[in-house]
Formats: sequence, C-alpha cells, structure tokens
Amino acid sequence: MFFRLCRDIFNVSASRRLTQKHRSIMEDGAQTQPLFSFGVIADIQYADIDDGYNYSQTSKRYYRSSLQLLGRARESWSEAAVKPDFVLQLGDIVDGFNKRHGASQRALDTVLREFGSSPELEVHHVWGNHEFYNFSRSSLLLSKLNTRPLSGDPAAACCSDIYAYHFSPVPGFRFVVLDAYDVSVLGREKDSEEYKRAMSLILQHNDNEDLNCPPAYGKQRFTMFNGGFSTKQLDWLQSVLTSADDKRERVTLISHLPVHPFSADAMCLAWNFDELLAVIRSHSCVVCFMAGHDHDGGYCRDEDTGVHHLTMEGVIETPPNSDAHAMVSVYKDRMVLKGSGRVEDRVFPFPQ
Ligand SMILES: Nc1ncnc2c1ncn2[C@@H]1O[C@H](COP(=O)(O)OP(=O)(O)O)[C@@H](O)[C@H]1O
Repeated sequence: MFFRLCRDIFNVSASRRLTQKHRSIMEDGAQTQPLFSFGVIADIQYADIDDGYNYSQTSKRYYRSSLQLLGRARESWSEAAVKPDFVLQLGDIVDGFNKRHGASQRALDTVLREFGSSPELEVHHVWGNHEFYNFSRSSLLLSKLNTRPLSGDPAAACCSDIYAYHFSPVPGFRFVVLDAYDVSVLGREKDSEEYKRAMSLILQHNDNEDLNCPPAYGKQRFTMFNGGFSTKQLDWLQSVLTSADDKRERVTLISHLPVHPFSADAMCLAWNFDELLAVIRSHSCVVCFMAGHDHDGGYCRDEDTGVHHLTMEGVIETPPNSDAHAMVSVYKDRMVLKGSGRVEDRVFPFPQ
C-alpha cells in the first residue's frame, strides 16, 4: 500500500539495418518522425475458460477475451502510420490454468497465431511465471517463445540456460531481454542445485505454510511465483552495459518482474531487485526498464539515475470493452508512449 501510494505520488524483423527512413531522419536531425517505434503488451494470460478472479478475489480476469484484446493491439500496430519495427511481449502469454486442462500447447499456438497473422511483425518474448506453470525451462528454450535468434548474433545471448539476450534495432539503441526467473523454483527440476538454492532463499524470508502466500512487510516478494537474477546474469548484464556505455547507446531493459519499488506493488518485485538497480546505477546508458506482472501497472522515474521504470497494465485484468497495449515512438532525446485503453500516455525524456 505504501509503495502504491509512493508510486502514485511519483506518477508524475525489426530491421537491424539502418533503413533509408531512419538514415534520412538521423542525418537531417528532424524530430517530426521517430527514429523507430515498437509495440508493448503484457500479461495476456490467455486460456479458453470462463472469466474468474485473481487470488484475493479483488480483480476480474478475462481469460478468453484477452485474445480479442491482443487482436486489437495487433490491428492498431499494423494500422499505425509508422508501423512498429518490433513488439515486446512482457511475459505470462498464457495462463497457468491451461496446464490443468491439458491445453498448454493449444493455448500457446492460439496466441502466437493471433500475433503471427501479421507476418512482418517481429515479437520479442519475455518469460513470466505462467510460462513455467505450463512448460519446462528446457521446452521453452526449444519453443517459439525463445526469440534469442532474432538478435541475429549468437554472441548476444547470456548463456545456454539463462534466457537473456540483447539486440540493437537501430544504431545507437539497444534492448536487453532479462530472465527474472533465472533464480527460481519455477522452471527448475526439483532435484537440481538451482531449485534447492532458490527454495532455501524463499525459506529464509517466508515462513508461511503456503509459499505462494507473501510474507510480512518488506519481504512480500519472497514467494514461489517470483524469482531473481543470478550473479552470472548480473555479470553478463554489466558487460553488455559497459559496452553500450562505450558506444553511447540508449538502452532499454525488459523483464517480466519489475525492479523499482515505486513502479509496482512490493509483492511483484524481483527478489534481488536492489542488485539489478545497483547495476543500472553503475552505467550511464540505461534509459528505461519495462516490466509486467503487476496487472495494475505502474510508473516512476528513478530520482538518482533518471531511468524510467514502466510496469505495463496486464491484458488479463482489462475488461473486454477496454484495451491494454502501447506503441512507443523513439526519438533522439526521448521515447513517447501512446497508450491504448487503460494504459496512460507518457513521455520518457532521456537522462542527459
Ligand atoms: N496471496 C496468495 N496466497 C497464496 N497463493 C497465492 C497468493 N497470490 C497468488 N497465489 C498463487 O500463486 C500463483 C500465481 O498467482 P497469480 O495471481 O496467478 O499470478 P500472476 O499475478 O502472475 O497472474 C497462483 O497459483 C495463485 O493461486
């Protein structure tokens, strides 16, 4: 609640080649047209089941209509005057209930078909907790939800078992997809070292019988539905950002779990959000952090770094007569987010 209050107060193939459009805009410095643009959508959580509620029965979940909302997002991206170069899907593409109904693959195919009916649309997928309710980590790595190959560079991936990679759609700009469940009990075999380490971390902070039930104030994030970033991934991110600093690139980080306490409910943060924030703080290139998971959405601009932390509103808790997607236009000195439905319009000036 405290965090929500603070947050409200603070609420103040994509072509890797430089296209003729991008080049002429960069050369004449005109800012009327964006350098490039991209779409954003989060927490679609599609399932072919009747509407329901979240765990605390406070928010309705529209499992079937999430597909129609995705369809409208795709239409708005494909009808835009300047078409997005790519789309960021911020995780939880299908709901965990699919598993129970033996419908995981069918639901995924259905959603991907809805994304894919516009063939030129390049989608970068992030993995959320609901991906792991439906699929093992190894099967996700073999699935269409592994979009590492879109980077076009095998060296752009963190490592084989961590789903993190970076790509540069246009010179001067870079996006880093992060794996917020790299340290988690989700997606890890019960007898693996990774599972045991993650479980022991939860148990250090959470003494509830049900480990999905959040512990006391300040530790709410230590539940089984969250996770964190390993030292290996943080070291890799350091090296990606050091190189981006050297090249004076503008970097956007993408993760299912948010990392800024003023951008989301405390229950939704990555376990070691503070370590990720420390990495951001030690570099000048990061301009924005985009996440999903908290279906109410959120935003803050970090006071120290000027980095914008956006948590996108979740499609799953958006009524059928509304929408939850965005189009972001990127200029030399800022990004302009045009929200649809319950996603607010925002301008993200880049830190100097
Ligand atoms: N407060 C809670 N106490 C116990 N279990 C919970 C609680 N909140 C969520 N869960 C369980 O954790 C899992 C993930 O919750 P869910 O709300 O579906 O996640 P998401 O916000 O990612 O959609 C579900 O199995 C849900 O029943």
